[in-house]
Parts: sequence; structure tokens; C-alpha cells
Amino acid sequence: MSTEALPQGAGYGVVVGIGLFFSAFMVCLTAIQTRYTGVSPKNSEEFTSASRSVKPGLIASGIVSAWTWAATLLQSSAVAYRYGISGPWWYAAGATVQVLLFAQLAAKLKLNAPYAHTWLEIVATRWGTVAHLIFMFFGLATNLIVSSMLVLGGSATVTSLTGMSTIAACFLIPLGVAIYVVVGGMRSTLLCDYTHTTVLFAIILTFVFTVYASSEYIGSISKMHYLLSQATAMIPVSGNAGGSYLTLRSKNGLIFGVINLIGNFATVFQDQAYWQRAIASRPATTVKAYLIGGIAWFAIPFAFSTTLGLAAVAFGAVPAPSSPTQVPTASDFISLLPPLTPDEISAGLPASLAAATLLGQSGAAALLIVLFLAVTSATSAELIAVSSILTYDIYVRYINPQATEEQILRMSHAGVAIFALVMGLAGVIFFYIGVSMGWLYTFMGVILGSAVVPIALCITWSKASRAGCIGGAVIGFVVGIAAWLGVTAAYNAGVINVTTSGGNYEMLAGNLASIGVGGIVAVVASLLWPENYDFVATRAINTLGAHKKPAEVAEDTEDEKKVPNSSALTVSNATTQDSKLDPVGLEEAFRFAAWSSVIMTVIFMILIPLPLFGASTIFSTTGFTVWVVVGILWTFCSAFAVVLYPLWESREALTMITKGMVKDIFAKGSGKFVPADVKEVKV
Ligand SMILES: NC(N)=O
Repeated sequence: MSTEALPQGAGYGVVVGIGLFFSAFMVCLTAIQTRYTGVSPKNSEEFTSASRSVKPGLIASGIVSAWTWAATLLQSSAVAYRYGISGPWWYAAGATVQVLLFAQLAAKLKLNAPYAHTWLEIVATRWGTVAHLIFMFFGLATNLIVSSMLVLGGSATVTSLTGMSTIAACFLIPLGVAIYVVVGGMRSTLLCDYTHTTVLFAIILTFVFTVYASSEYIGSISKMHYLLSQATAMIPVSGNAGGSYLTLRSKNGLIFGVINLIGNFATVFQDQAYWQRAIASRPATTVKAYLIGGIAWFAIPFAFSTTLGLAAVAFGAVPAPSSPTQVPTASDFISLLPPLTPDEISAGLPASLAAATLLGQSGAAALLIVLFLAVTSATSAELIAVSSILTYDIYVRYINPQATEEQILRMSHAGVAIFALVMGLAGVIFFYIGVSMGWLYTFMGVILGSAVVPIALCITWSKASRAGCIGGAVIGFVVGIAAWLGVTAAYNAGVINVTTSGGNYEMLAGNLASIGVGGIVAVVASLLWPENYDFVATRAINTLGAHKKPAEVAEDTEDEKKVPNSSALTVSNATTQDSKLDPVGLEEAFRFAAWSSVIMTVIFMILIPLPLFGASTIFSTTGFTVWVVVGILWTFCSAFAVVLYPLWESREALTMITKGMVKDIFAKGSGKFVPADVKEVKV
């Protein structure tokens, strides 16, 4: 079904316009930064790592932004549409805990490999080329799958709402983003992420208040509760307590929760984008950034899908103007939003159709904008992440180890362009073979899950065995695929195709086998044949400037702790100073990350949902009101954390920039940053 609530021009306008707008914005931002703070992305270290000096609020905002995919809005709403209130919970909780747990890896990264550019450099240094190539396969596969989901989700929605060509959307989405990433590099990308996140929260809250406070069709939490109860009476949800949309006792919701949990471990732990944010962060505040980022992100899918996903269900119980009866259960009832087909749900359309039904053209336009902000910021994270891998793990490691600063920067730019093209092509290929965003979302853990535990062990555990971890990743991969195909064949009379292989049990088997076997092999082998690794070599990564000209290398070797390739004075100073953070402090940060992230994981995955599941609670109006109000309050707190807090922590830099601009207005050139006066001020 194509609602085409908006003209095709609006589709092209948003897809091309957002990219171009942010490209122009990035040019201005970069010029302002360079002029008034002395920080410039014309330096490879600054381009890929923001010189490891970014404060926690901005890193948290960047994490939220990179982790907010098209699926975060669309797939979460699809599972709300399918399973009721359990869908938003399992989506949000099942993808938050990985970010919280990643805080532990981030702390270990700062402790064990403080100058690495990519997580693969750590693998290569510890376990050599074979491990490097195998884990690079998993890393790049992660980036490709995540990027394909972004393109598929974005293009399906823009086509549904405007009729724009899906193929054109597949290529135009990454193109606009590639331009602004090349212009701005990592730091400006984080600043752009910040603006995206700000608008994202504003639009989400607009939808929330429209649905729960002002909509003529819904307009209150109690009316939503009533309509969901009517929808239950019309089409009960199979596997839910009482067939209700208002319960966490949902068998299929729980299965989705497990699949979601596994798949998202893979896409956080193996995605350079999250390592890159840890790398860009100041060592002292990395853990804080990940904990804030994870908790803040929870509100986005939870509030969005509890609003638009459930609204799509509720509109099914609202009579259309043409309906001969107002009684939803009557046989001649015509609803405002007819039931969606499985393909439409899998393509992630419940949210966009609900938005268009809710607010007509302006709802469709708001949905399109929020989706594109999510898609572009996550795409920018993927582009710069892959560019770093292509640059440091392929170009510098295997092709030109003596690459100059200029060559590295050129390769970084080329890497962004290359992957933008690959993203577009992957989107088109998946579109033609009928693979949707929803299918890929549940599939990602099948092929990526086996490397999760081995990678975590590589950076955190001195006893992790090279053979065990490589073996775990490879064997888990094979067993995961075999389990997925085997269960597909067994459940579908031997028929294996995109439709049959996308079922809940099929995906669950593949996901569990992949992560389970990968983890068990890696841990058991490490216990039987432990290494006794001291991380000395990983701590030395890039301290000798491996990619510099020979003359530069000679100079650097005299200075054991010298920072690689930082030409901007401010950058160099900040990095050097931050790098002096003592190991005891970093160990403490790790311990804090470990216990706090584990406690929060237990709360999210066990203490809240399982008692409600076990008791088969179907929410009364009061219970549902508490549920929704807590979600709304959480959204406000998240907005404060990633919108206002970064402004507060950067007040010094913002003051410096403002002063510089004012000085320039009165005496041109007088506000310009002067290196001799350097003060460590970063945004
Ligand atoms: N980032 C996710 N899983 O929405």
C-alpha cells in the first residue's frame, strides 16, 4: 500500500535537501572551529578520532545518534504493532544494555590500547594477521548490514510517503551524508549528530503529545487504552495473554526480545562506530559517556513506538468517516487504518502510516524528517567508521605502511566515498531480492553473533586464547547459519526462501547458535589453553607513528609517549595531557562500568519485564498510564542529558567562539584563534 501523503518532490527535497543542508552546515561549523578554536580536520588524527579529546555529553549525544537507526523508529513500531506494549520494551531494553555493557570495553580500550584508531588494530597486534582478517570480515559485515538497514528503512519509508523512486533514494541517502562527513571529519560529525539528536527529540515529543494529548482520534492515555482493548477484541494477538496488546506476557514479543538482544550485541561490539566514539572520548569520561548514552537512547525507541506503533493499532479500531457503524467488532466496520500486510509491517511502515493518519501531510512530513535525521546521522557514523578501517586496517597496514599524513587523509576521504557507493548498491541489491529492513534486523545476529564474545575477550581478558577466539568466531558462524537453515527447512517442509527463513523460530535458532557456540568455544578454549598476555604491545599501538615518514618515526621514537600525528597545537596538548591518566583511575573506571552496567542489564532484562511476563499482567488504565507517563518523563530526562548537558559542558568553548565572532565583527581578524595563547578548550 502506498499512502503517498506527500508529493514526490518532498521526498527528493528531504533526501537531497537534508544532505546538502548539513554539508553547508558542516562547512560553516568547520570554518568556525578552525578560526576560533584552532581545531581543524585537515589532520588525520583529528579527522578520524577528534584527537581523543571530546567531552562526555557530546560523546553520549553521538552514541545516541549513531545508535538511532531507521530500525530504531520503524522496527520498534513494527513490533509494537505486532505484539503490543511488549514490543517497545523488548526493542528498547534489548538494544540499550549492549551500549551500557560496552562501557566496560571502552574503559579497557583506554587502558589497553589508548592510541588505537580501530578495534581491529588491537586484534592485529595481539593475535596477528589471520585473526585480523577474520575479525575484519565480521567488522565490515556489521557495517554493511547496519548500513543496508539504514538505506532500506529510509528508502521504503520515503517511497511509501512520497512515491519517490526507491532506487534513487538508496543512492541519494548516503551521497549527501558522504559530502558532509568528508568536509567535517569526526568532531564536526559529532556536532552534527548533536543537532540531529536535538531535532529528533523535539519531533518525538511532538508525536507523543499529539497522540496522548491532542489527537481527535486518540487524545488521551485512557482513550488509547480503550482503543487497544477494542483492537484486542477485533484481532487478538496470538501468543499474548488474553490476546491483549496491553501485556508484557507475549510469547512472540519475548522471542523477538532474545533475537534483538543477540543481534544488537553484534552491532555494538563489532561496529567500529562505537569504538570510534570511545576512541574520540577523553579517557577519564568514556565510561560516563556510554552510560549516559545508553540510558538516554532507551527513551527513543520506547517512547516513539509506544506512541506511533500503538497508534497504528489503535487507528484500526477508530471508525473511518465511511464506516456504516461505530462498533469496531461489527462485521461491516471500516477502520481509519486498515490492517497492514506482513510485508508492510516488515518494511517498517506502521509508524509512517500512523503519522500520516494522525496529522495528515504534516505528520507524514514530520515522520520523514525525523527518519532522515536518524538515517543521516547513523549513516555518517557508519561512513567514518568504515573509512577508518579501510584506511588504518587495509591501506596503512597492508598497502602503504609508510603513508604520509596527506596520503592517510586522502585515503580517509576516499574511504567515505567508496563506502557511500557500496551502501547504495547493497540497499538496491537487498531491495531487488526482497530482503526488507525487518528481515535483516532479525538476521544480523545469525551471521555476526559468533564474534561478539571473542572480540570482548580479546580486549578485556589476558587469558583469552587466540586459537579459541578465532575458532569460536568461525565455528559459531557456521553453526549459526546451519541452525538457521536447518530450522527453516524443518518448519517449512524443506522450503528455504526469504519468506520462510524470516520466521521467529528460524531466526531465534540461528541467533542463539551463533552467539552461543562462538562464546562457548572461545571461553572453554581460553580456560583450557590460557594465554598470559600483558597488553604491552597493544598499549604501544601508534605510539611510534607507524604510518609516518621514516624521518618522523626516528624523531618520535625518542619520545616514548608522544601523540601520533597531531598537528594542531590544541589537539596535541589535550591528547598528551589526557593520555597521562593513570592506570589505577582507568581500572577504577572499568570496575564502575562493570558493576553499574551489569546491574542495569539485570533491571532492564529481568527485574522489570519477567515478573510482568510471569504474572500475565494485562495493564488496566492506571497501569498503562503509569507505563506511558514514565516513558514520557524518561524522554525528557534523555533530552536534558544529550541536548542541554553538552551545551553546559562546552560553555567555555562556546564563550570563546562567541567572543571571537564579536571581536571579528568590530575588528576583522582580531577574533581569530592564536596558537600561542592556546587554552585547552574543546567542544
Ligand atoms: N540501534 C538499534 N538497534 O535500533
